[in-house]
Amino acid sequence: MTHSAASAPAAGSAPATYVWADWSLDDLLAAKAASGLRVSLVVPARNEAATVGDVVTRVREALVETVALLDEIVVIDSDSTDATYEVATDAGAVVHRSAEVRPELGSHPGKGEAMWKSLFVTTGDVLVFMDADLVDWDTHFVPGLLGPLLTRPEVGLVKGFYERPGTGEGPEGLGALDGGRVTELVARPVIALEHPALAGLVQPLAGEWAIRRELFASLSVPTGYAVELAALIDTCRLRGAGAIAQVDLGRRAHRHQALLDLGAMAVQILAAVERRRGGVETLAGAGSSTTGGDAAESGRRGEESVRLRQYRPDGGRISPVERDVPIIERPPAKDLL
Ligand SMILES: O=c1ccn([C@@H]2O[C@H](COP(=O)(O)OP(=O)(O)O[C@H]3O[C@H](CO)[C@@H](O)[C@H](O)[C@H]3O)[C@@H](O)[C@H]2O)c(=O)[nH]1
Ligand SMILES: O=C(O)[C@H](O)COP(=O)(O)O
Repeated sequence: MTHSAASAPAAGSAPATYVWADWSLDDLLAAKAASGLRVSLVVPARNEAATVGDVVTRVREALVETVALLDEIVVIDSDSTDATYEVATDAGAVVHRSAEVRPELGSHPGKGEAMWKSLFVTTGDVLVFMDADLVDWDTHFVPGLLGPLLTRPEVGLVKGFYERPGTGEGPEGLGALDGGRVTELVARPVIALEHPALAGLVQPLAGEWAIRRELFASLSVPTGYAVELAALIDTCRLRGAGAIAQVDLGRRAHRHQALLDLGAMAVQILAAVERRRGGVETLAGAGSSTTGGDAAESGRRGEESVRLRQYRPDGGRISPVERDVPIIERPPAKDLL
């Protein structure tokens, strides 16, 4: 994989933008040795038996066995009902079931929960996150994301971005750099309205990103799909946009969710944005209970779920389908480590 998705945005625009090939593996190995930092790859995975083995195997061969850029590969099995645990273990990852990590803290469904739980079972000073459902990707994603973190101390969080093959071919003339449906219809509009400092991010919802442990452990973490946007908003507020960098990783393709499931993702993202109105301090106690829940006691901001009603045709009638979308946030892990 040698091409890059795009040339960098205009000079002076934040965040700082790089291309994965800006650093050679030798550069990064030297920077890692000089810094003494340990690096963990964390792969949250729910029912990804079809793809998680390939993700773990290729990264292990390239970045643990061929060179020692990664100190560990940890898969957090997020309540899978398929063979994700066994496949990831056979591929050479250290695998933890999310619900079994610090069980006294309780367990919630969701990707953000798996990532928050990873803080209790990993040793890296830097955590690199990668989705388990990738089908068009390459191992250079990991060194690409590490480049800014290993070479620029002021950078705390690095987002990946990429071309998405097979998208962006509509009459609107969009390019392959359009995001997914939630990115374009929820995340970017919210960023434009409320968080314009993040508008320079090409793929704000990318699942491939990296963060310093101490920063991630200081953040409130939504248990579901809002983990990415929440981390960006909170990092920007706590440390400024200069603490965020992005790296062009080339191409990426993944499995797509059904539109109605993406509606639930959108609810989670909008709930996390709402909680951040007024500042990070509004997060204190926001739905962060570990079991059960007492929405009445904590009011709107303490709600643990939102009832989402969608509609399906049903034999000539319209059938409403309701789901309760969890909007829980975990408190900063630093207080629990
Ligand atoms: O309850 C869950 C759901 C998902 N995952 C894993 O999280 C990753 C991404 O999940 P996916 O359902 O494929 O997300 P997308 O629909 O692709 O959503 C995109 O947008 C989300 C919102 O920002 C990001 O969290 C995702 O990483 C990003 O790929 C995969 O490895 C999943 O197995 C979990 O671990 N637990
Ligand atoms: O990033 C997104 O917006 C969601 O993951 C949806 O992506 P998709 O529209 O490519 O499935």
